[in-house]
Order: sequence, then structure tokens, then C-alpha cells
Amino acid sequence: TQSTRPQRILGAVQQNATRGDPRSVVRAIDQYCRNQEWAMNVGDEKGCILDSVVSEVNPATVLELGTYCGYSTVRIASLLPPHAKLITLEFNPEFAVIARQVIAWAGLEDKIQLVEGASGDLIPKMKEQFGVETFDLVFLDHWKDRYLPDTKLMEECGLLRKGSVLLADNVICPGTPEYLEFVRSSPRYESQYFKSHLEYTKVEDGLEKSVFLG
Ligand SMILES: O=C(NCCc1nnc(-c2ccc3[nH]cnc3c2)[nH]1)c1cc(-c2ccc(F)cc2)cc(O)c1O
Ligand SMILES: [Mg+2]
Repeated sequence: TQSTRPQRILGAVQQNATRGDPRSVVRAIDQYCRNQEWAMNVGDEKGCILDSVVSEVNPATVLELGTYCGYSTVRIASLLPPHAKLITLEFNPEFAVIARQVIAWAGLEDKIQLVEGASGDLIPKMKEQFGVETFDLVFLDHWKDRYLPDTKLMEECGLLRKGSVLLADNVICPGTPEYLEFVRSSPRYESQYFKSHLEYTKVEDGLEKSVFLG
């Protein structure tokens, strides 16, 4: 039977990356997606911007919306301090199955909790079910029309504190116009655009970093 793109990405990791070496997992996925077939990982160019924001925030608690194959999950978790935790939400069970294996190959199971379900359903349960107070960093990389409603939901659920950082992928391509308009015009956010390119292409894209001011 025909394999899926996420299955082929996992194969590339298992063939080319070293178990327990997160950076080799990131490198293996980037090489596969640049040379064999495109996939919607944040990629290496935007990934370097992601790395610098993670290192600057040095978060104890991270929420990722949209796991896909776990590329950015592994990339972020590899930079976290010892007792930090990353919760990643994935809606698509097929993506989740692959992501769990990629995370395991990187040896990062202890830092990462992958939760399957819709962000709109799971965000209100964060405090009670996952023992989370607030998130120091949120990486938005799921359905582009969910960025704004989920940001408002995180505010309502008290999951953001003064200084919490939201980092949003794809604000140009595919684009998140309502989200961008909101964070750039709201007095409760300080936003900054990092110009880059859509993963593995020359098409313009970028990340928007927004600090919640409380
Ligand atoms: O759709 C994207 N990403 C979203 C994946 C996802 N798949 N499922 C979810 C989900 C949806 C509810 C959720 N609720 C909780 N987790 C959730 C996860 N998110 C995406 C698309 C592109 C892209 C660019 C140019 C093109 F020509 C085609 C495509 C590039 C990117 O970097 C992306 O991130
Ligand atoms: Mg993306």
C-alpha cells in the first residue's frame, strides 16, 4: 500500500538521524524536504528565528498548536532548560502517530506531551487536566483560521501572563490576516515581524512575535 508523506518523513529520520540526537533529527527532515519532497515543517530558515526566540524567552512552559510530524516540537524542546515542559496539540491522528515516533527517536519524550484533539476543546482544559498555570511561550502553527480565536481563548482561560510570548508561523503564506490585524492593533500586545521565506522555497513568509502586556 502507498505510504503517506508523514510516513516517508519518519523513514528519513530513522534512516539518517542518530537516536537521541535532536539536531540530527531536525537536519534529516530538512534534507529530505528540501531534496525529496516539500512538507509543511517550519523549516531551517524560519527555524533559526524560532531558535533565537526560544533561547531569548528560555521558557519553563511552552504550548505548540499544530504538531504535524514533530519537527518544530523537537527543535523547540532541544533548546529547553532541564525541567521545562512542552505541550503540543495535534488534531490529525495520522500526524500524531508519526510525531510520537519522531519525538521518541529524538529522545525527548520526557519534555514533550503530545495531546490529540481540537485546540478549541483542549485549551479550556489546560489548567485542570495538564496542571498548567500560564505559558511562557506559545508557537502557533495549526489551522490558520484558528490563530485568532485560540489566542482570545487563551486570554479568557488565563493562560497568558504579562510577558508571555506568542510566535506565529505563516503570517504571510498561507496567511493569517485577521490574527495579524488583531495583534498589531491591540494595545495589549507588542508585535514584531520577522521576514523570512516559506519553508524550502523562495516565497515570502514570516513569523510574528507578539508579547502579551497583561
Ligand atoms: O496548514 C498548515 N499548518 C497546519 C497543519 C495542521 N494540521 N492539523 C492542524 C491542526 C488543526 C487544528 C488543531 N487543533 C489542535 N491541534 C490542531 C492542529 N494543523 C501549513 C500550511 C502551509 C502551506 C503553505 C503553502 C502551501 F501552498 C500549502 C501549505 C505551510 C505551513 O507552514 C503550515 O503550517
Ligand atoms: Mg507552519
